[in-house]
Amino acid sequence: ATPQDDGDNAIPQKHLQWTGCLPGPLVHASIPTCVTLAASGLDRDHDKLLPPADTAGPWAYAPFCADPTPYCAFTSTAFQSRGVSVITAKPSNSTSALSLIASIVSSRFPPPIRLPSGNPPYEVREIKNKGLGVVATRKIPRGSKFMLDYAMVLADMEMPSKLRMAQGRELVRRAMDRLPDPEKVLGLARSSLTPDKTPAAEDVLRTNAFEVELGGKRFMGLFPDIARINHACKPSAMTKFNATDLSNTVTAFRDILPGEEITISYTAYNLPSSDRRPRLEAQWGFKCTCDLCSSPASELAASDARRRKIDQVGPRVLRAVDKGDFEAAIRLNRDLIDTIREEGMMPHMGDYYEIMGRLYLAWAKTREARTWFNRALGEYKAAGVTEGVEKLEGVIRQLSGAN
Ligand SMILES: C[S@@+](CC[C@H](N)C(=O)[O-])C[C@H]1O[C@@H](n2cnc3c(N)ncnc32)[C@H](O)[C@@H]1O
Repeated sequence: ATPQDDGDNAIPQKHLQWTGCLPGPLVHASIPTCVTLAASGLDRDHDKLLPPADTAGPWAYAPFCADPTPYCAFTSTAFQSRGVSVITAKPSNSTSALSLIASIVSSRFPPPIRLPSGNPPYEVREIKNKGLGVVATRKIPRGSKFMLDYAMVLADMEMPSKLRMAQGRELVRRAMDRLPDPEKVLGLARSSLTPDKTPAAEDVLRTNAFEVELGGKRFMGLFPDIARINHACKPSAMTKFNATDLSNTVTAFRDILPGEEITISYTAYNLPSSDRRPRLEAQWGFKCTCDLCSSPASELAASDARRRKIDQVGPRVLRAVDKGDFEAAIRLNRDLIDTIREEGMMPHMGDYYEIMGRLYLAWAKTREARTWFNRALGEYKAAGVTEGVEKLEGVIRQLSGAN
C-alpha cells in the first residue's frame, strides 16, 4: 500500500481551545466548580466538530483488522514526521473516536508550545537500578515546559478485553511494525519484573503507555520520549496530554537542578505506599526504588500518614459545606493545604487555593474569594497550568467587575 498525503479535513483550531472550567479536586453542589459566566465558543465535545467520516482518512495502509471483531490497527506514516498507529474499533458512525483521531492526524496544527531553541535541558542516561532515565543537564525552572512529545501508538483500553489474546497481540505488533521507524517504540523499556514470554510489542505497550482520553474513550498512549522518564512517588515534573493534537508536554513543577533525574508520577499523587506499590507492580511491572520508597521506614510512615490525612480531610470539608458551616470548611481546607505543602505535593496547591476561593465565594465573601483566586492564579502560572490560568483570569475579572 502507498502512504497517502495528509487530507485537508482539519478541525478549525479556534474551536478546540479550552475555555471551560475544570472540575476541582473537590466536587460539591454548593461549591461552584465554574464561576465563569462567559464560557463562550466552547464545545468540549470534539466529536460534534467532525467533518463527515472519510473512509480513507489519513491512513497509509488498509487497516489491519482482527476479523470478525471490529478492532483494527490504523497507521499514518506522516503524522509529526514519524507516524502514529491507532488500535480501535472500526467506526460505526462519523462521531467515533477514530474519526476524531483521523481529523487530528490529517491536520497541521502548529506545535502547542514553543520550546526554547538550542539543546534540550536534559539527556537520557543510565540510572542505577532503573534502566535508562532522563537527567537535567542545566537548571529547569519551576513551571517551564521543557519536553514536547506526540503519541506514536494509541490503543483502545477496551480492546484487550474484547479480543482473544493472540488477536490483540497481532494487532499491537502490526500497529508498531507499520510505523516508519518501529524501533522508536519497540526499543523502549521492557517489563523489569517478569522475564516472561510476553511478545515485545505488547510488553513495551504495557511498560510504557499512559492512559489518555480521546473522544470520550480511554486509550493507552505511547509517547516514546516521555516513556524514558522514570517514576517517583514525589516527582519533579508532570505531563499534560492535549487531546486536540495528540501532544503531551512535560512541565517542571519545582526547580530541577543540573544532574538531577527528572521524574513524573505514574499513579495518582495522593496514594499511600500500601496502595502505590501494588499498583506499580501490577500495572507497570516494577518495584519502585524512588527516593521516597527508599527512605527510612519512619519517613515513609510519616508520608503515608500525611497522604491518608489528605484523603480524609477532603470529605470532611464537603460535610462541613453540607451543613452550611463554611467557617469549618475553610479551617479544614487550610489544614489540608498545610499538609499538602508538608508532603511536597506541589501540583495540587493551585487547586486547593482555588477551592478556598470557591468556599469564600459560596460564603458570599467576595473579597476573600478574590484573594485566594489570585493566589491560585499565581500557583497555576508558576506551575505552568495553562487551563487554570485561563479559567481564573476570567473568574477574577468577573469578580472585580461584580464589585
Ligand atoms: C516508562 S519506563 C521508564 C524508562 C525506562 N527506565 C527505560 O529504560 O526506558 C518504565 C520502566 O522504568 C523502570 N522504572 C521507572 N521508574 C522506576 C522506579 N521508580 N523504580 C524502579 N524502576 C523504575 C521500570 O523498569 C519500569 O518498568
